[in-house]
Amino acid sequence: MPPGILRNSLSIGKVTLGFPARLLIRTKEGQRTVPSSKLDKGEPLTHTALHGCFGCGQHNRTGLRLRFYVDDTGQILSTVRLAGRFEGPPGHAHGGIVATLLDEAMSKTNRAQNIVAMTRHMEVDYLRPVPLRTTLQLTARHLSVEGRKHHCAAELRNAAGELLATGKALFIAIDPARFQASKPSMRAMKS
Ligand SMILES: CCCCCCCC/C=C\CCCCCCCC(=O)SCCNC(=O)CCNC(=O)[C@H](O)C(C)(C)COP(=O)(O)OP(=O)(O)OC[C@H]1O[C@@H](n2cnc3c(N)ncnc32)[C@H](O)[C@@H]1OP(=O)(O)O
Repeated sequence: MPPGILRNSLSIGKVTLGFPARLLIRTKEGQRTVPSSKLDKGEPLTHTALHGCFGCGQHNRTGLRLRFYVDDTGQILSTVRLAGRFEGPPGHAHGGIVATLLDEAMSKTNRAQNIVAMTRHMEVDYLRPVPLRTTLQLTARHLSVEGRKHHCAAELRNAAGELLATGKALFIAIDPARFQASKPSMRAMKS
């Protein structure tokens, strides 16, 4: 870790997740550190096949349109501000949306390694209600791999660094070509 990167961290088992005060980010010019508040100045992880994704698809106008970044340790980071339409309890996020945030961040730990994998099993601990319309910090880390099985963990915190929700998941690596071939045709989807 380069000097000057501070971690606001918590341990889950053997793994430490945290949102650093400064981040090493990828830019078009190379790599540099920026304050976490300037995360959007970096080059987000892209996935050209997932423009329509509810979580990260930048073309999905009703989705979350999350942008993810990778720090120097391979940790996935994102800042999120949830709109009012994602409400569950008054003023707070719906639990399904919280699960989506954690799932999406964990999936990007695979993406960062060019692994195409789907969520097979996931668990969520909802520790505190998640407020809408305020900046949240989302982090995820790849924990281990065994054959096609990838284990990942994620955390959601408020801007003060307080832990609101955690997730763990099992992803199974798939063959993207076979997945594409098995997609229902547009004709079938319209009928
Ligand atoms: C670079 C180019 C890119 C192009 C990309 C184009 C295509 C992109 C496609 C996809 C991108 C994904 C982007 C992520 C999006 C965010 C995450 C989501 O929202 S994903 C959506 C929600 N998830 C699903 O809809 C999955 C539905 N489930 C399935 O399709 C299957 O179940 C699948 C593929 C996940 C696995 O099925 P099996 O038949 O291949 O595998 P089996 O044999 O059942 O399990 C594999 C291993 O896992 C163990 N396993 C299964 N469940 C377990 C559990 N609960 N605990 C422990 N082990 C378990 C099994 O025992 C087996 O182990 P042993 O290999 O024999 O050692």
